[in-house]
Amino acid sequence: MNVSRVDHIGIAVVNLEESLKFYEDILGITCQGTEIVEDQKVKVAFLPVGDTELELLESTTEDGPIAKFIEKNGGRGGIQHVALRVDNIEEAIEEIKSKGYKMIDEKPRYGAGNASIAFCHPKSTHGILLELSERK
Ligand SMILES: C[C@@H](C(=O)O)C(=O)SCCNC(=O)CCNC(=O)[C@H](O)C(C)(C)COP(=O)(O)OP(=O)(O)OC[C@H]1O[C@@H](n2cnc3c(N)ncnc32)[C@H](O)[C@@H]1OP(=O)(O)O
Ligand SMILES: [Co+2]
Repeated sequence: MNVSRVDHIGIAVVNLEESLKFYEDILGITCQGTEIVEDQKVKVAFLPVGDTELELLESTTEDGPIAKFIEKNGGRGGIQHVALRVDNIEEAIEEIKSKGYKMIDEKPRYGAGNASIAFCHPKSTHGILLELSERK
């Protein structure tokens, strides 16, 4: 499995527009657009920071993973996951499973920006929600 970089840091936010204002102000950049990823029940915005990105995530439903994260975090947002860039998501999933670690996703799923993604279970990562992301 070849991990080339931190693809993004996933930050759960209660209100995307509000949070965007802060990050655009301090980073001095303008977000290039948002995307709704139905499968994950999120609306996301990416903000480039050096060779990685901040991914701001707002829940589109009451029961999605981001809504749950915020609920469990006392109604506040926070760092919800870290994503690593891999060159082959299928190989990465197979390698992790073959080593006996737990994947949330055993098959790649659609990720923002047309990435192929899969999440490793926090049980296996000792407490971090780790996303693997292959970009075309
Ligand atoms: C758009 C896309 C993209 O980049 O392209 C995205 O990022 S989508 C980003 C949003 N989508 C996702 O996060 C999809 C993957 N996430 C999930 O399937 C879920 O959030 C789980 C990670 C399974 C957690 O679900 P849920 O909270 O319902 O289960 P649970 O309460 O039983 O939690 C299971 C264990 O994981 C821990 N846990 C839960 N969320 C966690 C997080 N964000 N970071 C670290 N640990 C976490 C809990 O404390 C618990 O550990 P203990 O039992 O020790 O207390
Ligand atoms: Co992500």
